[in-house]
Amino acid sequence: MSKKYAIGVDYGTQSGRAVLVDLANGQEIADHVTPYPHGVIDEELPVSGIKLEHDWALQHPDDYIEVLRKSVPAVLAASGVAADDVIGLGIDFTACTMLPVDADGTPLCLKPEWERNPHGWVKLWKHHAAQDEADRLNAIAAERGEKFLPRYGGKISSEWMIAKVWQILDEAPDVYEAADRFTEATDWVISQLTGQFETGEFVRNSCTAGYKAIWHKQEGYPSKEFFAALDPRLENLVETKLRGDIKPLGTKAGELTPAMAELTGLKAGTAIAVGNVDAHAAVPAVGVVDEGKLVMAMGTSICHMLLGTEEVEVEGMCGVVEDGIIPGYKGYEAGQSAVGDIFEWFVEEAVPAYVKEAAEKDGVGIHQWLTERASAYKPGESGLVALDWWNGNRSVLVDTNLTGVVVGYTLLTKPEEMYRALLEATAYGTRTIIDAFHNNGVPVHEVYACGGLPQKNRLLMQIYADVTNREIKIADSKQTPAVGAAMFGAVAAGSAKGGYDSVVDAAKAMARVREETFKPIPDNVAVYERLYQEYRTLHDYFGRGANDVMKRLKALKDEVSKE
Ligand SMILES: Nc1ncnc2c1ncn2[C@@H]1O[C@H](COP(=O)(O)OP(=O)(O)O)[C@@H](O)[C@H]1O
Ligand SMILES: O=C(CO)[C@@H](O)[C@@H](O)COP(=O)(O)O
Repeated sequence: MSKKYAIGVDYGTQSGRAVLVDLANGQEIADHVTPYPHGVIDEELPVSGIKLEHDWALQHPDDYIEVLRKSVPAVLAASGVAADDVIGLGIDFTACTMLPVDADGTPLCLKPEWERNPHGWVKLWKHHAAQDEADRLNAIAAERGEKFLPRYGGKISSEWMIAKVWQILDEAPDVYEAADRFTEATDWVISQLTGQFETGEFVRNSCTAGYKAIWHKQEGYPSKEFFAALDPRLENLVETKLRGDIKPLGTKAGELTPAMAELTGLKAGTAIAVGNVDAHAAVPAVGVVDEGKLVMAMGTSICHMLLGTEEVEVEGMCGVVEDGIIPGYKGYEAGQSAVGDIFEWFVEEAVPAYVKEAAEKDGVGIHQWLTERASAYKPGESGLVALDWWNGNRSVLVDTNLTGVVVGYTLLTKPEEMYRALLEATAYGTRTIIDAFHNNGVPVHEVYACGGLPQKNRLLMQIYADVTNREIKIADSKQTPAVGAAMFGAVAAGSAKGGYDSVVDAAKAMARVREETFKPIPDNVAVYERLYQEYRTLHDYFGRGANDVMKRLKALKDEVSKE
């Protein structure tokens, strides 16, 4: 048999990237990035220019097809690999990134009658305008003693499917009515690749159904009574607009259609895996297929992934889902809604002109310029401590209405000290999550990191090792989720076609981490322990109701800006 390959397509927040992977050893033969032509739509709608309110974040569904149109042919061409030898394709996506579609699978925003309605568009994972619905959902679920709530750390996030669907119903009942289904973007792209709307079979993946739409392998979705208690119009949501065949990760969703073969340059009939989520796909790609090993997918945000054998309750976790990451295990997820995004905010909005000029003169990026100078400081030397809530708090407080804080500024504070304080704040956020798991029966013995940040910033990784007092292993790939997605593509194809029969087999052959690791430095660990205690005091004071100043300010801002 000739050498066999699979393609993984990773749909991030700003762009999508395809990677062509050698199935014998996981080597990435070629990769290609397609920036989304419309990026993140958070100010006004395309074409109509209709303004969006605060906390909205939308996307254009054709941007996802554009990635297939450009990046898949590009990796085929760059590698010189024949389409015949690409036996499978898998994708991973941000989540919950969801959209309303009609009975033909056409996104409502692509139809002239809905293109001017913001609710017709794709709601990106970081669309935070459904907090009201999330708060009501959590109150009703708690009051009814819903069994599902502990599985989600006690709170359902406004980032997830049901809150987003309910926001559509509340604010645009006509869009709700017109939607034949609400789908995760990952499932929608797979439906387009495999022609599901032509055959009438619509496949949802167990990962997003479980983590984002409150589905449970044994118990299914929440009851009709629960949905009716939210709003009588939602009573039949599950059988109507959430209907679809839920398939576990590692299964085949279908085969590439002739039309999609033409668009991508791949062969019609190529095996296509069920959709997956970015962070979840990354886990087997770093070789993690059993318990005790926490994987951090570090980029715009961080997702923390962990496997266990029992279903236990951990405050603020995003969820525990059977087969949600690796078949046979309970997959735990937690996260921070902004990490790289906070550093980007600082670089774009808060550095003085002299920093930009100096970085330009030195021929380096602003991140690098600040990092080089921040590296010269010892832990504690800046006198600063920050709360990492620039985009709310996902775990463990599950509250998108929390905002950022920096304590300790003086007239002598330098931009590089502020930057370092922000790097450290995100590490304290991660430590809070690790402690929540470790101290509640889901042990964390090893930590792995993948995503863009470990490649970009060594200081950041050393700080994470020091703050968590754990050695950190780094993925030997810039595109770990895409490699994971390719593994699932190889499993969809199966060993008879040159792929694998399980993701565990695929990980044994294909996963890679670097030799070099980041080890905690004892002197730093000791100082960070003291700083972390300060962080926890501020965290609990601002985050657990002692002082709701952040919420009052946000409410005032909304009130004043509506006048
Ligand atoms: N040198 C750097 N140090 C820290 N953060 C950086 C650096 N360069 C870029 N970033 C941040 O990395 C983030 C992008 O991470 P990446 O993993 O590439 O993207 P995504 O999360 O979309 O997959 C951006 O938020 C950006 O601010
Ligand atoms: O929430 C999830 C996964 O559950 C992510 O898709 C979301 O945080 C976005 O991840 P990125 O920061 O774009 O890698």
